[in-house]
Parts: sequence; C-alpha cells; structure tokens
Amino acid sequence: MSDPEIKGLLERVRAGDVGSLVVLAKRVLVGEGIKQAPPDAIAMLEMAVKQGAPEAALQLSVCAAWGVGLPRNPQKAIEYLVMAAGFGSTVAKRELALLGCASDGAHAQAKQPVDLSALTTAHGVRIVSERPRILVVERFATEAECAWLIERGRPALTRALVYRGSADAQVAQTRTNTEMGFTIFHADVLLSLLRDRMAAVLQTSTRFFEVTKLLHYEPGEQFALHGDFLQTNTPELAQEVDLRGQRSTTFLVYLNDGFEGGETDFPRLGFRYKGNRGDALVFSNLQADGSPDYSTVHAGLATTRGEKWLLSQWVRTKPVG
Ligand SMILES: O=C(O)CCC(=O)C(=O)O
Ligand SMILES: [Fe+2]
Repeated sequence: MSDPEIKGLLERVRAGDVGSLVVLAKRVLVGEGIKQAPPDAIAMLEMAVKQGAPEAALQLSVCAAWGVGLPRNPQKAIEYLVMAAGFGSTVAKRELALLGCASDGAHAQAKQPVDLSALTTAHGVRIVSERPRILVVERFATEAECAWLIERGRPALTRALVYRGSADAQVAQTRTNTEMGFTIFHADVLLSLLRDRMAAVLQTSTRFFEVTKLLHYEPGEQFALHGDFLQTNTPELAQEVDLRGQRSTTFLVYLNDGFEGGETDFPRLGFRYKGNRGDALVFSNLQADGSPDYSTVHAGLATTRGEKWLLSQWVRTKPVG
C-alpha cells in the first residue's frame, strides 16, 4: 500500500468509518505498507467490535485461534465467532455449525467451555509402510469440512510454484496446477483445529507446520515427480534448511471424489494412493539420519476426468517462525 493510500485510509478512520478501521487493523497486524504492531491491530479490531463490525470479530477469531497478536486460545476464538454471528455474519454462523457449536453462545451463558477434543483427535491411523513411514487415515476430515476448505480457498487460487536452484519459488512446467496458502487472512478457526488433528496423528506440534496449502488440479494438470525434502545443493537452500529445518513429513488430505486418475504415485515404492473425500495420506521424506529419502519421490498424477482438490501440509524439523 502506498503512502497516499495509507493517508486516505487514516482519514476515513478518523472520520469514523469502521470498515476502514478493520482494513487498517489488518495492515497493522502484518505490517503491510505501515509499521507492524500486532497489539495495536488487536486494539483497533476490539474497537471495531464495539461498533458491531462482524469482520473485526471474525478476524479476532482467527487471531485467537492461531495465536497471532493474541495468545493462542481456541475457546476465545469461538467466543469471537459467536460475536460475529450475533452481528449477522453468516460465515461465522456456518463455521460455528461446522464446529458443533451453537451460534447463540449458549455454552458461554452456561459458563462452559466448548469440548474441542473430538475436533482435534483422529481415529483409524493405518500404517502402510514402516520404512519409509507411510500412514493412511480414512475419514480424517468430514465431508462438510472438506467442502468448507474448498469454498474458503477457491477464490485465492494462483499458479503453483516450484523451488529450484534458489530460495525463490518459480513457475515450472513440472507443476501446472493451482494452489493457495491459508495465511492469516485466509485461515479460520476450523483449519487451526484441523492442524491440531494432523499434529495429533504425527504426535508433534503445529509449530513445525508450514502454511497449509490448498491444491487444485483441472483435468490434465499435474505435479510431476518430486521429493518434498529440500535440496541443499545451493548455498541459499542449504542456509534455508539450516535456519528453518528440513521438510520431514507431508500430510495430504483428499477433499473431493469423482475424478479419474489423479493418484499420488510413488514409483520407486510401487505404491499409488487415491483417497476418498476426507481421507489422509501421510509420509516421511527423510531417512533416520535426517538426510533426504529419495525412495519417497512422488507425483500428483494428472486427472483424466474431473477436478481434484487436496490439502497439503508440509512439516519441518524446526519450528516455523
Ligand atoms: O497432488 C498430489 O497427489 C501430490 C501433492 C504433493 O506431492 C505435495 O503437496 O507435496
Ligand atoms: Fe509432494
């Protein structure tokens, strides 16, 4: 955002425009065109909430769920969702329904925390291979959760990129599909709990998780053979691995049915997997000594009919800052 744009925004905020206050708060939260100051951003969002702005309550629900600008507190996140629903937000009402919560805040009146354990626990983990470690979790996500994630991410899709010789990602013919990342302005409470569910399967913490990606393949689009571990053959990539850790694990959730082809193919293992909607495939990318395991190279094969939607979570060996 340029200086004149910020100036205009500040003027509208001073004139009492609550919508502009929310826009400004979001910029301040991430430092876009203005100095980053998360506590100020939270204070602005709280001010906007006092004026009944559903967008502000929704953003606060994300901040509380993800621990951005606020200590991580899923119960508090749900309180903000209830507030947004009270201000008339249909998105908040739908998200609360998905989380199994009443949108009238009945639990708050009863002074009872919402039981989130069912949302953050996974059942039916099946070991497909010990070495390399491959797991399948059927019905990891519900149909409603899958539909929600597709709907939330769809508007933000852009061409998927590839990391090659440098730390900057590039367009490549080997990756022709589209993707989006659930950054703080696309994320929501549900996804934060789904990541807890993934962490429960992996017996780790979401602190090691990169930004969760939504992948979309139209017929003919593919993600050609690749390893998810990072190459360390250039100084930039070696430094990146030193600093941020290797990509140790990949967690994929298949979000739709009804396409042909489109399997995740591991040619060196003679293994191919195509989940039904909600099923998860989890695999390790590293050997026991932490070096890349080349037997885990894999491809997202092109679909021959119908589109494919997938949630892709890369997990590092070090906390992601
Ligand atoms: O689309 C697929 O099946 C594979 C996706 C993938 O390889 C990844 O996200 O790392
Ligand atoms: Fe991959």
